[in-house]
Amino acid sequence: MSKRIALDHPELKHPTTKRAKQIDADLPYDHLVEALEAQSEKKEVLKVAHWFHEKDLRIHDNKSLHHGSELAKKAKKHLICCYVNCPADEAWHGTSAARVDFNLEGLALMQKELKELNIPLVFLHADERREVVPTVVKFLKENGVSHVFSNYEYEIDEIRRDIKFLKEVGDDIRVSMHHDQTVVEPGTMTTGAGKPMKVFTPYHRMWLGIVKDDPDLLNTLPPPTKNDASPSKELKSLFDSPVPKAPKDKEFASAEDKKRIRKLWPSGHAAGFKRMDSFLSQISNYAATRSNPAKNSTSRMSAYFSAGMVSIREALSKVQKYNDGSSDFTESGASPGVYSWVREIVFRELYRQTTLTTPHTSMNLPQNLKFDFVQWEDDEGGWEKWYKGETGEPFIDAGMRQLNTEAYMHNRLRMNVSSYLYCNLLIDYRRGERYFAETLIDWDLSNNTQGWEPSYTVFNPVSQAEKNDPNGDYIRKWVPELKDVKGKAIFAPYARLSKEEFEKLGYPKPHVDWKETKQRAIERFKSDMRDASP
Ligand SMILES: Cc1cc2nc3c(=O)[nH]c(=O)nc-3n(C[C@H](O)[C@H](O)[C@H](O)COP(=O)(O)OP(=O)(O)OC[C@H]3O[C@@H](n4cnc5c(N)ncnc54)[C@H](O)[C@@H]3O)c2cc1C
Repeated sequence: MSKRIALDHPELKHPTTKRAKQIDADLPYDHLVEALEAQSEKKEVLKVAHWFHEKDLRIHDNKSLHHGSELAKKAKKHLICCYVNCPADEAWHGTSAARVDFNLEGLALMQKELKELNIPLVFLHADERREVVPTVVKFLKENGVSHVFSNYEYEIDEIRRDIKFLKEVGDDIRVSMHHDQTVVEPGTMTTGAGKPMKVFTPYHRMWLGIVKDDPDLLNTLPPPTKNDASPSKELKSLFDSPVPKAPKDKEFASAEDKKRIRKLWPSGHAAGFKRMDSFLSQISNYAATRSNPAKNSTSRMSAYFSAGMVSIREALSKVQKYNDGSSDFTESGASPGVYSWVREIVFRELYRQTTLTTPHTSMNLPQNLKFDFVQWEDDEGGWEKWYKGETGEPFIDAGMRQLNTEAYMHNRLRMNVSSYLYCNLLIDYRRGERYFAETLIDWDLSNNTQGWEPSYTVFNPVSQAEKNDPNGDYIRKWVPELKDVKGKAIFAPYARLSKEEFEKLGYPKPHVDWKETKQRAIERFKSDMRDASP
């Protein structure tokens, strides 16, 4: 049904729902595991490599890097590292300029840290996505690597890339992969009927039980062991690999943008750790204030987790220390702040399990495939107002302006602006999902696609603002046209001020009537999905 969308927005192309179901029924991940298990033993270790991806950009507590290092140490061989810079991959995913810069800065820091350990980090280049695998294979073979390690990525393209990688290295190189992104391995939490769990509440309950009973899941691993001094000579050229530059289309729009974003989001493991420590000093306020965007009391760790600059085990082992050394993060075992923060981490864990076990969710299709049958509106005016933060709904506009300025948006706003786009404007939710990818510093396919999963819940931006931003401080900060509006008029100035008062503000009137469009959305969803058979 989405032909019109596919034509207008090629980046939103997706397979048919029938094809999606076939893919779900024959998990690419299972094929990857089979291919890994089918490898022949390779006893002789020549050189060991770790292949970094965009989600494990740290040398501390990096599972695959650690295991690679252990093998190299045992065999008294050298460890080398590589990373493939592929601008076409960033263009495909729509990665934001802020995120590209964050990653590149992080890679530069890692290269220095690794050099101190006599371990080279080599930047390879692939113009096209299909060149990534041959580029790495060529590099490994040319450098006499016998064993290569990398961490799993759970998105379908990345799983397919790794299957292709295994095929291309053949028997020449032994590949080992590790689960690094989560505390509990994705895919392993199943229902009584043996199916992967998809519903949050039972998943959360079971996850808390597993971690309480097995605190070792939070153990962290040390950085790799230093190579002996000889690789500096033998592999001299590998140490001179220049850090890639951002492609032209991923540069910041201005020097001012770059300065602001780098100040807000200093890259690297040390900066992430510092942020986590400072968050812990105020975690006791988290439960009470996390939904109030003006309080800014959430951790802002998402960018560090998405790029893997801080591991989730590192963060949770800090929380565990704070929790008197206990990994009991249940409501009765932890303070309200710790309980609620860990609960958010569990959403992140579930979403990785969903990406792995429902691969169509990383192919521009909703988890509930019926939503692909909804006929969306072409409201270009509404779209432009939405992304610029000029819809005339103060809470929505504040959220979008925060996003455009900080490359970040508070979770409460993400919920509201997404609902407003696909319910009140009836614009295909995938356009918003893509806009988030193109703008956020913390873009993460699993969290973003699950966050954008359409539903019948239509958020009311006025009551949401009244409840979560009761003094209107967040709105005043981001929508300066309204900074002098007093009382409850701040939440709905067009409806609550006189015509003259409103006109003086220089603020747009609402693009749509919320009540009418709520009704329109519910009717549209019902009628378009009634007979849908994905
Ligand atoms: C429409 C929509 C799109 C989103 N897109 C992204 C995205 O691209 N990247 C991203 O990391 N998060 C995304 N989220 C989830 C959430 O909004 C952010 O993780 C959170 O706002 C980050 O701020 P924080 O680090 O201060 O969070 P905290 O409140 O401090 O939470 C701690 C960590 O838990 C995880 N987390 C928190 N809330 C959620 C959630 N709802 N779902 C999954 N994990 C969560 C994050 O890793 C976060 O850093 C999205 C949510 C929605 C509704």
